[in-house]
Amino acid sequence: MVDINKYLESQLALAKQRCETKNRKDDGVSEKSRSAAELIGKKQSKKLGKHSPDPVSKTNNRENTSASTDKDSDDEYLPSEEGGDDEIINSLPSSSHTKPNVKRIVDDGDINSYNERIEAWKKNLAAVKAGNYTGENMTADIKYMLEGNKEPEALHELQNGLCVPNYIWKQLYKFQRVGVKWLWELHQVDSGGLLGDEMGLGKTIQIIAFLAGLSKTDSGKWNGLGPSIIVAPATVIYQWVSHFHFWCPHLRVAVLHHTGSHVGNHNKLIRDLHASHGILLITYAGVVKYTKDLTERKWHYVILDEGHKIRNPDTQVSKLVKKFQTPHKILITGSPMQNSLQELWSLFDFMRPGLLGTYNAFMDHFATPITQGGYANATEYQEATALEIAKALKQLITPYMLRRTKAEVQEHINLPDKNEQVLFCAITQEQRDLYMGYLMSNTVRSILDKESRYGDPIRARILVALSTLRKICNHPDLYLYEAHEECEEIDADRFGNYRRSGKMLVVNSLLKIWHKQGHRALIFSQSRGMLCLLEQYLQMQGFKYLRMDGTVNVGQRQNMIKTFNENPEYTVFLATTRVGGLGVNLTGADRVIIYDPDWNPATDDQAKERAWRIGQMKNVTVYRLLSAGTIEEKIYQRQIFKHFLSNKILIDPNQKNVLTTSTLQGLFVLEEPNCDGDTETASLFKHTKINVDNNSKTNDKDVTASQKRIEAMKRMAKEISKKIAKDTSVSKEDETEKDPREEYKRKRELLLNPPKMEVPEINIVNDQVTNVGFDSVLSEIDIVNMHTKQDYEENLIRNVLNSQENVDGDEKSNCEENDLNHKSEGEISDSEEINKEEPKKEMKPERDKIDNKINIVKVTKKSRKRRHSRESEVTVENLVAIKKVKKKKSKKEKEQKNDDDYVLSKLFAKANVKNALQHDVVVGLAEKEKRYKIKEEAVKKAKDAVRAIRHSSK
Ligand SMILES: Nc1ncnc2c1ncn2[C@@H]1O[C@H](COP(=O)(O)OP(=O)(O)OP(=O)(O)O)[C@@H](O)[C@H]1O
Repeated sequence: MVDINKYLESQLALAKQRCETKNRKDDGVSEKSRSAAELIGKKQSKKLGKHSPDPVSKTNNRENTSASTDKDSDDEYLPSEEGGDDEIINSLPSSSHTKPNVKRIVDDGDINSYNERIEAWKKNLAAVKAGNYTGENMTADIKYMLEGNKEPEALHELQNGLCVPNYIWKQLYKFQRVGVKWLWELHQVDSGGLLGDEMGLGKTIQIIAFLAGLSKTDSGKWNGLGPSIIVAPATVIYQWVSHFHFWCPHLRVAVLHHTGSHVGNHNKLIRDLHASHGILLITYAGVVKYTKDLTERKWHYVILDEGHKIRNPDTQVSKLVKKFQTPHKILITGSPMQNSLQELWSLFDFMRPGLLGTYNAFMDHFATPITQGGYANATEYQEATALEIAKALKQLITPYMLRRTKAEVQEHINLPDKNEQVLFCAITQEQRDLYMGYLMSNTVRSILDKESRYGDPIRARILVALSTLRKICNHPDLYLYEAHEECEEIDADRFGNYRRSGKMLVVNSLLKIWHKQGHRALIFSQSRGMLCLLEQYLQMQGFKYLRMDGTVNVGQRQNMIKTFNENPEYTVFLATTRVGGLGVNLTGADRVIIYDPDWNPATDDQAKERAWRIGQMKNVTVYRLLSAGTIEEKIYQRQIFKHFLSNKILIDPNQKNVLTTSTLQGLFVLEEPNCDGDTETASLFKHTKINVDNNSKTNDKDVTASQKRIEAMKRMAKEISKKIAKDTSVSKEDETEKDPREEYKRKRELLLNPPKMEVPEINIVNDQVTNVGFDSVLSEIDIVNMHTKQDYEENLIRNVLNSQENVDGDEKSNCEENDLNHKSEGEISDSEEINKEEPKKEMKPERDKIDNKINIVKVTKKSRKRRHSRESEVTVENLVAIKKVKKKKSKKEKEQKNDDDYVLSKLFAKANVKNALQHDVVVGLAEKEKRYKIKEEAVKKAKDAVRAIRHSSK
């Protein structure tokens, strides 16, 4: 007899199977995509089983070994602590014609070549004096003399005796002189410090000027400058050599690396250099390799360039650099804190050990309370405590950290403008097919399956899967190549074709327009594989380019950079973000493309700053490319989130392995644009969106960036005001009957103390993913804006609140917008006057960002009256108005706006760009500080915390 239960169960199983097969067939994914996904899934499983179970630990291990062989292209897409910028020996050669035939920079490792250099320099000095200098091997002192100055040997003496050569001192910017003085002050109290000026402000020059000063100051234990070590990423090692040779030719500077000029035993070089009080340049990997020989000697100065490389206190290199026995440790970085306060602790533990107590004490008494106070759902007490502790921390570190931003020193350096935009590029049909195919593969299913047979943690699988998705976003062949390498012949004609990648289509349009406009570009990608495809594209299109990645010999990198900067025939410089994006000067380019985003925003920020720095003469435009709806959007949101929460939300070590399935599901989707045609991120940050009207091709010059920005700001203000309106139960009719003063008080109260919005707890997983719902970012920004009473957003909110009360319907408000946008110059200068009467210092930097376009003006009663009498249709009732300031723009500024607007309109029309956001505005909003009430208890807690860490370091 048939067991009915068993029969039913088997039928049920069959039905389920049929249903699954049917669903799979109906999902619109092609057979090719499905089989590629399965094949790749199998390969990845095999790889994961065979090697380390966790590719992140593999990535971190890279730092623990000396010379890395970074061959696995998967690694390039994974979050990483270390730049991995050392050269890759025996790897793929890049195509030969990209390598310029340039002379190498020779360091002073070989004593004979050092002596020859010194002799040549002295001859040149004599030749300048005699008037027959040929112009070869220019140095700063020669330049100084050629400018009509005499006695380059003369010294400028600082207080307490540091003697900096006059020819250097006079060529320093004012803020750089402050930097040198600060270094001298630290020196006198036997302390280390962190020079944290923004990228491109000349930290190298400040250090060299200071060391040159020490070398001319005959005092102290070493009778001037003692033997010193500078640790730097491989790519910038020779940049240091060339800067030293230019600014301070008398010092001996040797590179301890296999590309250096010394021959023989490394220990001999260390010994010789130590004896001659020279400067030893070495990579981070080199410190690990030669630790014993380096740390057994006493050094005068130990300087870490791009010192954020030791931000993880647990890595081997972080531990080793702390072994150097000298109080004079300087850390240089333009990104002192990238993710958390833990990083700050690690940096200070190197150059000022004990200042922040032990790690545990610091985490308990500083990091944790600040973290807690940073959560959006923190209590008032937690917020106040966080503020007080943050203040105490700032006070502790301020004497030992010097940081100036470009905005702060702009009046000295006069940098040209920078315009930075995020372009959301539509993926191609093929990419969509592959993306969906992979999302539906067993690999992704097993990750999302709560009861996965692979068990927990599944972090390694997640990271591999995410990097696979990123490959598809970059180009289908980066993904297909892996699947097809064994079983199919590659179609050489089709391979890497730019038309098969949405972002490459955009690159194609950008490069062609820029070529016509005479711009030169830097293109950064995370992966060497992608660089190969871009290189192939450049070759086919006939662009002259240079390419720099880990395969390029360290000794050649500086020359390659020099060639690009000096030879305008090269229109594109291709580089991996980790090799070409750190420390180098690429001011020959004025356009930058960040082809794919890094999990860590600081990596992308570093890359884009290669062009926008001292020495740049043209306006710079940066485009960050994101594949719309894909993992890349999530990465960008994560970047913004980090920017936003930088000082408040920190990594909680206990939550490192927390990855909720809901987070994962959010990552493994392909979002479709919403009904407005916006991508997810564009709708989150709507207010920063740049609208380019496709119909405006003929008159795109008329649609100025300033109008667009004003509209964007107004949209944002409206959105925020809607939120506020939702939270108040008072109807409009009721409002009009109320006493206007009461009404103003109520609104003000609402703005300053908005109703709490629930924001989920934040889990940050080791620089990779977070389970916070990103829609909460917007509400968080709103809260910040509402708290920030002196901010322009508040003014905007007020304006909109007021105008909404007084203007019925969109039509009328449109009239108002138009009206506000088309004020006459006379009225604008009125407003400016009023503005001058009530300067708001804190607003300045923010305002500067949007200054060319919008000015917010507090309108006094008197001026309001005047306005009413002149322009009766202006219905702004009280307090604020928005003005477009028709500030006279320089010709250059106008040209850039027109150029960029033109490029954008072309991209929207032709090249599959879905949305564009103004990156600065997104980050600017995100970086706004909350204002807290100071509470007595919080102050006490902060004092206790300081006492606790002092006690801990004893
Ligand atoms: N006083 C100066 N006179 C002439 N050139 C200068 C001066 N200061 C800086 N520069 C130039 O500015 C550029 C940037 O300097 P530098 O590389 O030292 O910046 P940085 O702050 O170390 O940047 P990063 O953080 O990106 O490494 C270099 O080309 C340098 O030569």
